Amino acid sequence: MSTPGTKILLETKDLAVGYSTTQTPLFENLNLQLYEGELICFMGPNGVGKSTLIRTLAGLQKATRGAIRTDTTTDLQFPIAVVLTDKVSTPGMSVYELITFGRYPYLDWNIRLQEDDKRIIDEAIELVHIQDILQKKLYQLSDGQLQMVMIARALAQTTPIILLDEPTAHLDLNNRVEIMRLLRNLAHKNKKAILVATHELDLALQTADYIWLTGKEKNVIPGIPEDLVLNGSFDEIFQFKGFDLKTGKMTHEAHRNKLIHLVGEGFEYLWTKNALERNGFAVTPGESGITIKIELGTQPCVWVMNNQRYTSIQGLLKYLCD
Ligand SMILES: Nc1ncnc2c1ncn2[C@@H]1O[C@H](COP(=O)(O)OP(=O)(O)OP(=O)(O)O)[C@@H](O)[C@H]1O
Repeated sequence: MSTPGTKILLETKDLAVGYSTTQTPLFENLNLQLYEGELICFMGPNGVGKSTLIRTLAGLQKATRGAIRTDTTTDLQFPIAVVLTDKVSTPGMSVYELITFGRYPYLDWNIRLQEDDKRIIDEAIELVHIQDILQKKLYQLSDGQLQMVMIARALAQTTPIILLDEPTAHLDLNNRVEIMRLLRNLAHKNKKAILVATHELDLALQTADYIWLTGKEKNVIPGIPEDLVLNGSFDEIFQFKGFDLKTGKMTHEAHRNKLIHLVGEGFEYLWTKNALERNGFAVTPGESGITIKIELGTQPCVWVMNNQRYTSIQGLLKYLCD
């Protein structure tokens, strides 16, 4: 996370973003900064303009007003790598060829990869674990594999700024966690500024140094994840229904009108409570209601209710729900 005086790699000045076909811009008067060494998650409901802002910051779309300035101390002609959600325009190209494209801005007139370029490409491939699919054509890839390849190409560009639009959308849980961890490490260790538009609330709260939150107000609220949770900004923007962000859990209606006095501890307590609430029971810390005691020490543990012993939550629930 940035400390005062950290270098700004990208800055917007009174930026307005949108489309000429629509009268009102999606964002107005944006004065934002991307600092070196920071992972920023850009979050907001569908259709507010996250992809449009990312494309505008990347220079792929014209700003309707204002300016974008990148750090002028870098002599790179293209200081920004970008990963978008667009379909690939060259499906017949191989994975390896596509990643080598990441080095093209650095090649000399005979467009030949040097040893350094090859090393950087190999490192990018290794970081996203795609060694097994290098010879495949892009049209032969699954959506998740294609996403990893696009991320590898961006890494091979070795730019100080990386902008990614929903890079984990098609990935399985392990790969989602790994990619976010990789981006965080890259930001911190290699002093990059990385902006990720994402709907992955859990991951963003756990990995981002900063979050840019955006709603209907055409502005962006920056803050660290925990402040934005506690000060209600997330609730205000997303208007969560049936989900309590502060506990990180779905809210369930206690429709069975039965109180359970649950006695226990640890993960067994948490998951038993989860199962009971999901099935419409109210779990109370007080001593009223039906008592269920969790006895630890055996594998699996035992749930005791009315002198009956149950060896699974499923068995317990079956009795309670019948
Ligand atoms: N080429 C275009 N011309 C006109 N309007 C567009 C164009 N592309 C997108 N829009 C509109 O701009 C708005 C913002 O779209 P954008 O894709 O940037 O939102 P987003 O926040 O990334 O959404 P999501 O989370 O669903 O990906 C939407 O109302 C969309 O319909």
